[in-house]
Amino acid sequence: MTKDKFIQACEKEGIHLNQKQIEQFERYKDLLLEWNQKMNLTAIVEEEEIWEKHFYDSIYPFFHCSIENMCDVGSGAGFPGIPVKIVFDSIHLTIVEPLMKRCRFLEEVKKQLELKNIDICCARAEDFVKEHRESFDLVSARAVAKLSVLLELCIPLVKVNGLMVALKGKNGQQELKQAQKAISILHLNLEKEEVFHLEKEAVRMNFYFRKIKNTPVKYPRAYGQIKKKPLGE
Ligand SMILES: C[S@@+](CC[C@H](N)C(=O)[O-])C[C@H]1O[C@@H](n2cnc3c(N)ncnc32)[C@H](O)[C@@H]1O
Repeated sequence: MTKDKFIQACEKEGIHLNQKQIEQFERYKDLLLEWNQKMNLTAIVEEEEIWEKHFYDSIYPFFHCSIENMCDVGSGAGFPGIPVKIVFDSIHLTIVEPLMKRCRFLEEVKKQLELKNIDICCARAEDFVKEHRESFDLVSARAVAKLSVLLELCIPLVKVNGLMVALKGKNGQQELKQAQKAISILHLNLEKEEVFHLEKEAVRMNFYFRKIKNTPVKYPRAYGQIKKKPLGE
């Protein structure tokens, strides 16, 4: 996907990107490529792939969400959080990423793109939640863990009636099956599932979970336990 196709694809969804936003995306891409030479940020290094597999893939699930207060868990080099923040400038974004080097990169992105209302928290989700339980309208995560594990890490952060958006790939359905008990234990309603194809036919599967009741306080368990015995498996 070229930059122009990216702009057109957003336009088709009713999102008009202004000059400042386009420049922010370009600067972000350049920083990603520059810093990727010194540290492991992404395996995607072709410019057109960045527009498609990082930028478009990140914003697609949020075109029709109304967001005020979002937390992106395991953001890595900023996905999906930073592209969403560039497009929907008025949101408050919190990024939770445990790797210090990646957080340093994200701080530089925040500074150079002049992004306001972003907190970058260098922490694991299961620790961060101790101070931020049920604080966010929307929590997102892409490529962090399989769904049953991911839900236990993320759902305690979501407010009652809030949304968790899990960005998944071709194994999404299999992970969803495996996560059925976790979905029930964590009082979730699968409000929407969405399949879409990127240009090179990569399949994306996004799940939107509505939290209908408070999360039992015993969750999340310690990470070792979550990994060893994923919820409901
Ligand atoms: C494969 S990367 C994906 C990064 C980004 N979301 C993306 O899609 O490009 C997974 C990220 O999740 C982070 N991560 C792993 N376990 C985590 C946890 N328990 N809490 C928060 N982040 C975690 C890792 O540090 C890593 O940056």
